[in-house]
Amino acid sequence: MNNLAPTLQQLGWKPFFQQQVSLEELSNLTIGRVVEQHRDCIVVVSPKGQSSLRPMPFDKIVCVGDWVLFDDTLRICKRLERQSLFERKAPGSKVLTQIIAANIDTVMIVCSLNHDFSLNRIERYLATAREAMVEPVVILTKADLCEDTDIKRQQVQELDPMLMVYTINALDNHDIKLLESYCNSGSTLAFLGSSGVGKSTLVNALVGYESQQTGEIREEDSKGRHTTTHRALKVLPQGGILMDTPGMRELQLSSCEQGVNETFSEIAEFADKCRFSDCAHTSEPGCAIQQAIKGGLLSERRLHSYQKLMREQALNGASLAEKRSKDKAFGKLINSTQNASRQYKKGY
Ligand SMILES: Nc1nc2c(ncn2[C@@H]2O[C@H](COP(=O)(O)OP(=O)(O)OP(=O)(O)O)[C@@H](O)[C@H]2O)c(=O)[nH]1
Ligand SMILES: [Zn+2]
Repeated sequence: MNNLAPTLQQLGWKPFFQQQVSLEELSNLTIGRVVEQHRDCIVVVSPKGQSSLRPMPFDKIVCVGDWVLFDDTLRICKRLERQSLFERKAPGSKVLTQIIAANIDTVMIVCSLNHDFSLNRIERYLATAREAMVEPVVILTKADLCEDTDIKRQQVQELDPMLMVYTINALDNHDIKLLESYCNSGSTLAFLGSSGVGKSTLVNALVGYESQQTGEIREEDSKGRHTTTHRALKVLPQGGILMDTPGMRELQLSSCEQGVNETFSEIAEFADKCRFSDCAHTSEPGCAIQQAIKGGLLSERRLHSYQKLMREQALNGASLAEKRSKDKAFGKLINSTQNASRQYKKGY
């Protein structure tokens, strides 16, 4: 790839985005993808190279991975609707969410097969991925240090028969090749997983030393030399795009009932068959969930994991809503955002 002028396809452009752009916009504006976000500028890469754009008013906030249209004065005119979005609770706040990364196609949920192995944690990540509308793939690392790799792999597969699950030694290049099909040109991927499970090892293996010198988007400095800078968005040698934003690593569940329900879809199906519609699935007569547990169709661990995640997300969601309705400052923020938006539309 020519790093100075990648094509839109190489940057991950898809029909979903194309549909949102009019012919007029296509001829007057430039399409770019956000690769970095700072307080005073937003860095995008487009087929014209790299540009620093002015930040936008509140209501059109952008994050890494977003697609934007900008004009010759480096003003963002439009942010395209996202295909997927990862959010998290803002640090130090129980109630505000922060947008982390947009338009990721595949998220690699990394968990090691040693003491870190936890089905509950994998379920939590699966729910987060589904809420973000991103396809999850599970990578179980440190297979070389594990005696019962196949049993653990099977346990993960049982969470979802359609899930792709890989057991690998992240230090073995042969194993890394298993993941290459996710790194094709135009696809955007990201890693999720707790500390020490092997995410950096995987990233380094996929990016490769050689390509770290050449694969990142380069820019020309004032002396005409190419300089390589760290980007949240890295281009892999196979053409894929790796979204390596630090915030991804501390993702937490916030208001993601849908993601949890999708991850535990069989529980909702059993619950539909309970005699009482408000069944708490404990000791009610005619409880289909308790029956499924007795019949070996559902594990108690899974029911408890589901209930725990539902409680957690309900708590986050409720406190968010409560906070918003009570907080006068939030009302003021909305007013000032609307004012800013009106001014923006007037062209100030
Ligand atoms: N034996 C073995 N060691 C591994 C494997 N994957 C990673 N490691 C080692 O585990 C340690 C932690 O790996 P990292 O890649 O730094 O883990 P990380 O997920 O990036 O951790 P953070 O940077 O804290 O988020 C390193 O010493 C790796 O060499 C594996 O599959 N097998
Ligand atoms: Zn029930």
